[in-house]
Amino acid sequence: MLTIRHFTKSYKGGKKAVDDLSLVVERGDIYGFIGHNGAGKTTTIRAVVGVLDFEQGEIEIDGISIKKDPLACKAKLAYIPDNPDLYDHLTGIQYLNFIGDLFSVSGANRERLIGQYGDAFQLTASLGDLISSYSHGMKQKLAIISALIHEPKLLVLDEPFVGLDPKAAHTLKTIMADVCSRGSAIFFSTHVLDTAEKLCNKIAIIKGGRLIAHGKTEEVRGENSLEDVFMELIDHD
Ligand SMILES: Nc1ncnc2c1ncn2[C@@H]1O[C@H](COP(=O)(O)OP(=O)(O)OP(=O)(O)O)[C@@H](O)[C@H]1O
Repeated sequence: MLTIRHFTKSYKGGKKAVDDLSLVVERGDIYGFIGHNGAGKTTTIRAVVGVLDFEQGEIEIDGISIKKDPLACKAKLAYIPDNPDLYDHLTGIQYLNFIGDLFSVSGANRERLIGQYGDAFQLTASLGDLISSYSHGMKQKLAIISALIHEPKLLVLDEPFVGLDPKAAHTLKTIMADVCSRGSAIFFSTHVLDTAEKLCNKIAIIKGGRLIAHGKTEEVRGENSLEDVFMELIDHD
């Protein structure tokens, strides 16, 4: 579903933010991407979703190159940045309909999915209100619902749990497991190691722009907790 080969990115005048990163996310994977602040997670994610150009390597979504055919790739994926920038002058439901139109979601599917996810995140009653009146967590929930209503094959999330209350975080974890059990794939960054360990079937750890461990969660973690492995690798590798 997502193949990254030898991805390398430098910003102007800087050293390599990500250096020769390769990994594969398959159908049904919940793939956690962890690393210290400044490790290169957002850089990788932004390149994967086609909003950041890069000089070396190849990224494919469902076999299609993000460089050669970004529009075809974007039709297959949904991306929620760490700080989603929504249209404040729209109401929640107007925004969801705007996204629904963009991705040609049928009326019946739109109604069903907005109802299902709106209720799950307890946002239904606020969908008629202006986004400018939403709290940070409500905006985050709306962004998540907007990503889910077009049933993407690949969901890419940058720090999705930040700003969510415990109930909403639990709802999101349940939904992530559910969409992957139905054949989609999720690639997401997080600093919440406990959640990553419980939720993800695969984990990648990035340090200073280089991938230092990746694979099945139980293999990356071995006999230890993910937190122990992470600390060990970050401190000594
Ligand atoms: N627009 C930019 N211009 C120059 N350097 C940048 C830019 N964006 C990121 N960097 C640098 O690239 C490196 C990787 O940053 P990135 O945002 O990908 O890290 P991250 O793993 O997402 O960090 P965090 O956990 O803090 O969000 C850092 O050294 C950062 O300073």
